[in-house]
Amino acid sequence: MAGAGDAALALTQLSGVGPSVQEKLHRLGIPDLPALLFHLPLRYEDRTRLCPLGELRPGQRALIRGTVSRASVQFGRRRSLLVKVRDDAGEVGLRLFYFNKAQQAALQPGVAIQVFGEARRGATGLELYHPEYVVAAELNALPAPDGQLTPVYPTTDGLTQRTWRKLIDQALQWLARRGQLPDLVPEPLRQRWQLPDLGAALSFLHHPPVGTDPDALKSGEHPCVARLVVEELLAHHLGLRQIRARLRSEQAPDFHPQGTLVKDLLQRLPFPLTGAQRRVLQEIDRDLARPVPMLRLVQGDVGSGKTLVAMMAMARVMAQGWQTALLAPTELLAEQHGRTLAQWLEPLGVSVVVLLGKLTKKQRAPILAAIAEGTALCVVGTHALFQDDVDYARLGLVVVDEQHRFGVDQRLSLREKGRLAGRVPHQLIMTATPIPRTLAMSMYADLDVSVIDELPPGRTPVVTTVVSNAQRTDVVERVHAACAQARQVYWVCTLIEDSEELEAQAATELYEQLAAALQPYRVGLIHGRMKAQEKASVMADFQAGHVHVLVATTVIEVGVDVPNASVMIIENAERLGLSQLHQLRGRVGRGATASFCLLLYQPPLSQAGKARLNTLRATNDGFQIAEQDLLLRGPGEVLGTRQTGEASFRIADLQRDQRWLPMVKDVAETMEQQYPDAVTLLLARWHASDMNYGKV
Ligand SMILES: Nc1ncnc2c1ncn2[C@@H]1O[C@H](COP(=O)(O)OP(=O)(O)OP(=O)(O)O)[C@@H](O)[C@H]1O
Repeated sequence: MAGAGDAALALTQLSGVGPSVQEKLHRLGIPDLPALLFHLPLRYEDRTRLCPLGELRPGQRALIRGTVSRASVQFGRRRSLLVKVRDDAGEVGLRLFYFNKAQQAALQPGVAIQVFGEARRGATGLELYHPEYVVAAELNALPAPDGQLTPVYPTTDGLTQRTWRKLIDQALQWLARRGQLPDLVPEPLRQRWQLPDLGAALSFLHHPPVGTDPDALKSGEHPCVARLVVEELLAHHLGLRQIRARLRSEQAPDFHPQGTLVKDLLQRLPFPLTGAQRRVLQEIDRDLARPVPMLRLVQGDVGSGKTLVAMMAMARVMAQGWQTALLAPTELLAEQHGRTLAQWLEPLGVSVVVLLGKLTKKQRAPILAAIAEGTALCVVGTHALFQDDVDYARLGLVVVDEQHRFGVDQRLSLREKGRLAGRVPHQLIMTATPIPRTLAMSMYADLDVSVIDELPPGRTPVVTTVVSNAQRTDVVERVHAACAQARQVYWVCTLIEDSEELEAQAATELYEQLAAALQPYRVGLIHGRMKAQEKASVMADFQAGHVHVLVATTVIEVGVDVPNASVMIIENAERLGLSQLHQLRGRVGRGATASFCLLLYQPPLSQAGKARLNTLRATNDGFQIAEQDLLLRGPGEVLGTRQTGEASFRIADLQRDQRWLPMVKDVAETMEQQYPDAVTLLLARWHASDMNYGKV
C-alpha cells in the first residue's frame, strides 16, 4: 500500500515495532499504518464466555480460569513444563514445550490464571498445549472476558497473535485520533450500494461485537466485508484497465510464418499436437502477426501440454532471429524447462541458455554476452532475467509461467528491456489455475484468454483413493510394493502453519522414517529450506530414476514433469484446497503407466471434508474441481485469502464475491471520468498497478 515514506503513517510510531518487526510486516506487504488496518482477521474466536473446567471437552477451544495447583518440568520424549489448573469443578493441564525462566517463575502454585486454548487428550488427562494465558495474584484481579469476538490474523514466523492484536489496536486508536482514512469509493457509489464508510467497516471487522453472525462475514454478505471487497475489486479492475490502456498504445514487432523451425519441430515431436493445442497456437499466431503487443493468458489443466504450446509460440518468433524469454517461478522449474527446450531446440541449431540467480559471476558472463549479442535465442530463467546487467539484443516474446510471484512492475521492466526502436515484446502467460469461464469473462473481458481443454491421448486417469492416517502402515507397504515394480513415488508432506521451517522439519522427520521403512529402496528429500543446488541435484537423481521415493513439501506443486513417477501420497489432504490437491496430483499420470494417488487424512474427517476429498476421487477435471471447490468450500477462513496464496487479492474472493463484478466493471469507467484523483489514490492504496496477471 502507498505512503511508505510518509512519517505520519510510519509503523515505527507504534510501541512494539522495532526494525525486526517492521521488516516482517514489510515482507507481508504492510509498509505503513493504513496497510496494517487492512490486514484483516482470518477468523474470530469467541472468548466472551468462561467455560467451567468440568464442562471442558477434547477438541474444544475455550476460555477457562482457575488457580495453579502444581507446576513441574517433565522429561518425556520432549522436555515440557506441565502446569495444573484447578477450579471448583475440575482440573486441566497446560503444557508448554518452549518456556523460559520467567514463565516458570510466574506459573507457581497459588497464582490465578486465565487461559485460552484447545483441549486435547494428553498424558495426564485433558491438556491445553501452548495456550495463551494471563496470570494475576487472585482470581478477581484477572481481566474480565472480552465483550467482542477475538480476531485471529494471518501471520508469519515470529509474529504472535498477541503482537498482531496489540499492533492493530494501536492502529485503530491512531485512526480514531486522526478521524478518517480518505474514503476512496465516491459517496454516490457508496450510497447506491448501501455500504458503510471505510473507517467504520475496518473498526467493525477487527472487533465485531458478540452476536455478529459469522456466516455473514464468511459469505461476504455483511456490509462491512462488502465495503472492503468492493473497494479492492474496483482497485483491481481499474489497475487492469490502466495496464491494458498503456499496452494498447504500444507497438510490437509482427511475426508472420517464416522459415522451417516450426515445421521441423512439429516433425520431430514423437506425437501430434492435440486439437486444443493446435487451436490455441492459431490464436497465438494471429496475435503475433499483428504489430500490437499480445497479452494472452493460456489456461490449461495440469499436464495439458502448455509448455509445448509455449515452445511452439517461441519457435515462431525465433524463426525470424528474434529472442524469446521464458520466466519460471522457481529455479527448479527454470532448469527443467531449460532441459526440455534444449532437448527439442538444440538439435535444430537454436541455442538455449538458462540464467539463474545462483550462478557465479564467471558462469554468468558468457551467458550475458550471448544474450547481448543475440546468439542466445532462447533464454530461460527466474527473476534473474530482468536484472540490471541483462541486455537483450532483440527480445520478441516473453512467456511467463504460472504461479510466479512477479508483479506487473517487474514484468514491465522486462518489457522495457525488450524495447527496441519503439517496439516492445509480446507476452504470453501460462496458468494451470482454472478460472470458470463465466468469471474470467466478466472480470477479465479485456484480457485475451485461450483454453487448452483437452488432454493428450493415452493418459490413464489417476486413480485416487482417500485413506485414513490410521492405515498408514498399509500405505507404506503399498509404496514398498510399488518400488518393487520399478515405479517412482512422490510423498508430499504438508502443514497448515504458514511456516517453511516447520514444514521442512516435518518433511525431514518423514524422510528419516521412510528411508528406514522402505529399505533397500532409495528415498530422497526436497523442501523449501534447501539450497537451490541441493534441490536440483535431488531432482536430477529422481528424474534419472536413482531415487525411488521423493519426500517433498509443496515445492513440487507446480510444473514438475517426471513421467515415470506414477504414485503420489499426500499427507493431511483434508487441509489443502481442492485446486492445490489437483495441482499436486497432476505430477503423476503423465506417462502411460496407470497411476494412483492416495489422499491421507487425519481422522476424524467431517462430512464436508469427506465430500471435498471425494470430489477428487470422482473427477480428474480441473475446471469441475474448481467449481466444486466453490460449492463445498468448508469453514476455515472468513475474510483473508492471503494465506492460501490463491490470488493477488487480500480480501475479495473472486468466486465468493462474483455478484459485485458487473457493477464494479460499470462503475470503473465512471470513476475514471469523474473521480480521476480517487482512482490514482485507490490504485496506490491497493498496489493495483503491481498486480499479477498470471494469478488472475
Ligand atoms: N500432444 C501431446 N501428445 C502427447 N504428449 C504430450 C502432448 N503435449 C505434451 N505432451 C507431454 O505431456 C507432458 C505434459 O506436458 P507439459 O509439461 O507441456 O504440460 P503442462 O500443461 O505444462 O503441465 P503442468 O501444468 O503440469 O506443468 C509432457 O511430458 C509432454 O511431453
